[in-house]
Amino acid sequence: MALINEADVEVKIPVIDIRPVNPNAAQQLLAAAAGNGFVFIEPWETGIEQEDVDKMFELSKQFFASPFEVKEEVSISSNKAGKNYGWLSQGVEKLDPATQKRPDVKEAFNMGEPVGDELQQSLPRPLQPHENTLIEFQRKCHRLCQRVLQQFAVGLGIDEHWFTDRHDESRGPSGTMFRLLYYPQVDGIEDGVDIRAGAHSDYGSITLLFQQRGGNPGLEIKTPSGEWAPVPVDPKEHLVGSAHDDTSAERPLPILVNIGDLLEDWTDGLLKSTVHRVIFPEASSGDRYSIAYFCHPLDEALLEPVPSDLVKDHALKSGNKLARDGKLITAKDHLMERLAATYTVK
Ligand SMILES: O=C(O)CCC(=O)C(=O)O
Ligand SMILES: [Fe+2]
Repeated sequence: MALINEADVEVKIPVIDIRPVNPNAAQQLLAAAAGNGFVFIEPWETGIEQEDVDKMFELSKQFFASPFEVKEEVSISSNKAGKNYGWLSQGVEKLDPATQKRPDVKEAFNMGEPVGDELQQSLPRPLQPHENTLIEFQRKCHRLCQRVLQQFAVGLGIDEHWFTDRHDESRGPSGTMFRLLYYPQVDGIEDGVDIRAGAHSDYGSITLLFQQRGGNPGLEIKTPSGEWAPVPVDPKEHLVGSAHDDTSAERPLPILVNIGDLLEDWTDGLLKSTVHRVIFPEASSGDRYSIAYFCHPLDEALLEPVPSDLVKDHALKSGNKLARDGKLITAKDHLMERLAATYTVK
C-alpha cells in the first residue's frame, strides 16, 4: 500500500498562541490563513481542555463500536435524525466525486448545532446519557471559532465584530456541523483507488480539527505546486525529549484550524480554503479517529466581500472578481450546492 506521498513534501503549519500575551496573534493568524490556510492553535486558554477532547474521543469510539442496529437507528438516510444529521455508514460519502472511483473509507456521525439547551436530533443510544457533554463541547468550539474570527477581523482592519455578528448562534440557524469521524483499518485496500477522505475543501468559514494524541495520521494538504504534504497529529512531536519546557507527550495537543470556502469567498481569495484529504498511512496501521467542528455563518448571511482594504488590494492584484461575478448568494445556498455534489444519498 503506497498511498502515502513518497516525496515527503514538507509544509510549514505555524503553531500560534492566541492568548492576549501574544500581541501579534491577529497578524500571525491572518498570515497563516493567507498562506496555506491551515494553522495550529496552542491549546492554552482556548476554553477547550485536553480532557474535554479525550472525553469526545471516548464517546466517539463507544458509538462507532456499537452494533450496526444501534447506528442504523440514527442513520442519515433514514432521515429520522433530521436533514444531513446522523450516522453515515461506510460508502455514503465521496468527497471527491470527480476523481474517486469508490466512496471514502470512513464512517461519520453528524450533529447539528444545539438550539437552546437541546440538540435538534435524536442521539444514538450510547450517546444519549451524554447529551449535555456533547452540547457543552460544541459551545466551546463555537466560542473558540468566534475568537479566531474576531482575530481575522482585527488582522483585516475591519470592525472586530464583522464576522462574529454573522456567526452569532443566538440570531438564527446556521449550517454549523459537529462531526465524529472513524476511519477503520480495512483489509484489501487498493492502491490509488481507496482513500479515507477524498480531496476536498471544507464548505464553511473555519473548521476546528481535533486529532488524537498518539493517533493514526493521514491528513494531507495540497501545496500550491500540486503536491501532497502531510499534516502532523502533533506539530511539536520533534520537541519531545528536548530541553524545551513544553515537551511532555502528555501535554495538550494544539488544535488544527483551517479556512473553508465561505471565508475564501468572503475575502475574495485572500484567505485560502486549501484542498486536503486523508490517506491510509503506509508506516502505521490502525484505525483513525478525528473530530471536526465546521463553523458556518448564519444561513441568511450574504457572501458579500469583506470591507477591508487588504481584501480590495488582494482582489485588484490577483484579478479576482467579486465572489461569483457579483451575484450574491446566502451561506445556505452555498452549502446546499456543496452538499448536493458529495452525498450519494439524497
Ligand atoms: O479526518 C480528518 O483528519 C479530516 C477530515 C476532513 O477533512 C473533513 O471531514 O472535512
Ligand atoms: Fe475537510
